[in-house]
Amino acid sequence: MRRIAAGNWKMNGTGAELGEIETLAARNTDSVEVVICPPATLLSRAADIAGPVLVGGQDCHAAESGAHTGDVSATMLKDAGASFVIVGHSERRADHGETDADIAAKAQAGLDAGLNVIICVGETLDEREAGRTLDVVGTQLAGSVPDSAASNTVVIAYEPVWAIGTGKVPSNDEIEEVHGHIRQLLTERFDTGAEMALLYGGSVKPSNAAEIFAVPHVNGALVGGASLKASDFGGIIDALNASD
Ligand SMILES: O=C(CO)COP(=O)(O)O
Repeated sequence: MRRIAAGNWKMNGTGAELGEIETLAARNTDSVEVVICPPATLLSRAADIAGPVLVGGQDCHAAESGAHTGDVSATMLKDAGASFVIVGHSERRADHGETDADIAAKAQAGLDAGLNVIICVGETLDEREAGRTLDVVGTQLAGSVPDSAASNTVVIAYEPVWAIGTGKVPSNDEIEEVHGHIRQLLTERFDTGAEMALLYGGSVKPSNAAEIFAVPHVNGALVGGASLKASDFGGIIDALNASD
């Protein structure tokens, strides 16, 4: 099973922050894949200094090239040195109205470009309180993950929207319930579904990472705020390395 610590810098970071990646590059990443997804403007510089740390994009367009002002294609991310791309983050779904079908097309573009693709799913607070979490996540998974997905190229990130940037984290039982459900759906649909890495994301910190990594079917984390500082992200990487 792959184990992955991925940092999503979101719209944060200029050249002044590249030192954080340089610090991470000096780390022993042992048996886990460490990925930093900086803004697209920093990708090629990040890739140049990242050493064993991998870099990824935060989104891509579904098309390879064309008249799409302001967008970046998966081929361009790959060319800039990326080996991963995140698609379907809840901030993209909310801010840009991305649908499951859009996300599946972006994911396929990432796969076609030879990237590893992290596909995000997760419920809002209203959906959780209405008891719809498993339905919502199941529907997103069915619509956002392309049929060509396999465990060596696709990673699923469960990010409850209400846990992102809030300091609120689901209980271990709640994480286990959703990850177990995702695992079951992936196993039913894909030959390699039992081996697809499942990341938890939402207010992961060095202080709660070990507990989260001990939850069944959690194979790593997608980290926002705490990935901006190499010392915090390093603590999360250490916790993943120390988990079974
Ligand atoms: O959205 C996230 C990662 O993609 C999580 O963000 P935080 O770790 O800041 O809650």
